[in-house]
Amino acid sequence: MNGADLRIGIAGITGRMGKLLADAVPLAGATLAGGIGRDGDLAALARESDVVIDFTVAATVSRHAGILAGAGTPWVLGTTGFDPAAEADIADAAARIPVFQAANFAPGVNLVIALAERLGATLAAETHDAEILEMHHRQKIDAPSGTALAIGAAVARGRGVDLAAVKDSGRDGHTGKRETGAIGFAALRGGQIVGSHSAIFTSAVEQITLTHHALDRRIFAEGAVRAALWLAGRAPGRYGMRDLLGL
Ligand SMILES: NC(=O)C1=CN([C@@H]2O[C@H](COP(=O)(O)OP(=O)(O)OC[C@H]3O[C@@H](n4cnc5c(N)ncnc54)[C@H](OP(=O)(O)O)[C@@H]3O)[C@@H](O)[C@H]2O)C=CC1
Ligand SMILES: O=C(O)C1=N[C@H](C(=O)O)C[C@H](O)C1
Repeated sequence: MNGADLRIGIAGITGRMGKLLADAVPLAGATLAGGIGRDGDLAALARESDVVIDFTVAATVSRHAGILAGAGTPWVLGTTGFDPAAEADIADAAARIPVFQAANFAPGVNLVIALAERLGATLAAETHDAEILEMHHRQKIDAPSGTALAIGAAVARGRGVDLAAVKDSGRDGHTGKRETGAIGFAALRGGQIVGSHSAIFTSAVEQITLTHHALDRRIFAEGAVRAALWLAGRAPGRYGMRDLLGL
């Protein structure tokens, strides 16, 4: 199917991302099938859409997984902050429909994620402490950001460990000394910062920092629409920016 024939529905169309997605769909040559805010009917939107792009809130993810899998409508999921139970529901949906999930649709930050995995694999956890720093606008409701967690997961993958086993988030008070092998997170909030992420590796003798600053949310909207065009017509399964970008 070419872009002009593809009908894209937007869950979260009244939000910061949803409004930009509504602009980005026709700019990419696709058709805006419609959109819903919190009171909208996702099942009805799914029936009118070849792909649904979803940027809402974490609490919707399990419900949306069931509705879109039931409707057989491919799902591009940009929402962050969901828990392991929702993660399992996304995996169940991916057995029935194609699901493209990304914490961040900016191509550049996905290169940072890929490099973070490589640094994690190359720099020993015993010598190089890994810390992830993120800063976002004052309206953001989840922390650490989905992207920060994706960077941390990449470092952990490179080190051959589970992030959950080594994650050190929200230090405050008498924390004790840093654990060797821990992956630390710090989240800053303020103003209208679109999204900044750094992965910082520090040893006794050197420091390596990978940084990405998103300067305009359109980078996420354009990436999500590109993902929708890429996803349409694929087999059920779980896809992400690594597949789209060939990383
Ligand atoms: N993957 C990526 O590249 C990016 C991901 N994000 C993520 O996308 C999500 C949305 O971000 P943003 O647009 O800034 O958020 P906003 O708060 O601006 O928008 C949230 C949207 O979700 C809707 N919504 C709120 N509650 C519910 C509900 N209970 N059920 C259904 N819909 C609901 C809102 O509808 P209403 O107006 O009716 O309340 C609104 O349309 C966040 O999780 C954010 O972290 C953001 C940027 C990039
Ligand atoms: O809420 C946001 O704004 C953003 N959320 C995503 C995240 O949690 O990583 C992506 C981006 O940083 C903007």
